[in-house]
Amino acid sequence: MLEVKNVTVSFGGLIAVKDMTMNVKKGIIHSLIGPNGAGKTTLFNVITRVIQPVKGSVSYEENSLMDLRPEQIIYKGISRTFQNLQLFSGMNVYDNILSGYIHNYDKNIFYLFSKNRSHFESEARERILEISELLQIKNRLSSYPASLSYGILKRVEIARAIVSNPKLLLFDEPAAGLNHNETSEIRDIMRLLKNQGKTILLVEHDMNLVMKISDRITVMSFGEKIAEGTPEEVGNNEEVIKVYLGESENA
Ligand SMILES: Nc1ncnc2c1ncn2[C@@H]1O[C@H](COP(=O)(O)OP(=O)(O)OP(=O)(O)O)[C@@H](O)[C@H]1O
Repeated sequence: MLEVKNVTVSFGGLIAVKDMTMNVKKGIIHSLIGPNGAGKTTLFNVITRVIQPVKGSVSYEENSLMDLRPEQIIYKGISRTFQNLQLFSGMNVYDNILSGYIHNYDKNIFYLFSKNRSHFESEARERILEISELLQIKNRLSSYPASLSYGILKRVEIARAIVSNPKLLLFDEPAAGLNHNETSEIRDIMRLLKNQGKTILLVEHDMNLVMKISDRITVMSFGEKIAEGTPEEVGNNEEVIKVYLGESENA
């Protein structure tokens, strides 16, 4: 479904990602893990078109993504969340989620001003209610981000990412900063989305979550892929164990 081929990224003299190849298959949860500085976020940013690689390509359902700008990937059915929440502080939860929905239409801005506008609004409202019910934030729709806990804000961000009904979801550290219960909630949400047929690429540090939820895991270290397989295969891989033990000894 998503194909990353021989991607290399350098920042000045530093090679952050080196000749990375990975394929994400349809309908699964695929995690990308590795110690700090391994190159995960850089690769994620190549996939989401924020960073241009010096070499290599990314394609989705056999169409190249290389000519797209970050805000255009949604038109291909791909959506993302951010490591540091990027919600609009001046908008309530409803409007924040709506900002993800509008993307479905802004290819044709005249639509918003046409007589179909009321149809758009009722369709959007229905979808936002459906999504907020699913994510249990229906009673927060009129709240502003500043009044909400971090765990709820993460769910609002997921709501905004899925309101446009994308097929591929890219989650950048969704559990970062969450407590145990909030992390379990995020895990349940990801399972729910997978059961609805979504494909998820997850960058995450919480190993417990990754091991429990992933169908497949790719491990990076110093910009390169060092292992790939099921959670069990990766968990038993000697090089992976060495890299993670090294990290905890250095911590
Ligand atoms: N904009 C940038 N300019 C220069 N160097 C960068 C930039 N972004 C990342 N790097 C470097 O590239 C390497 C890979 O960083 P990256 O953030 O992709 O790793 P990561 O695996 O996501 O780490 P973490 O788990 O800590 O988020 C690191 O050495 C980092 O310092």
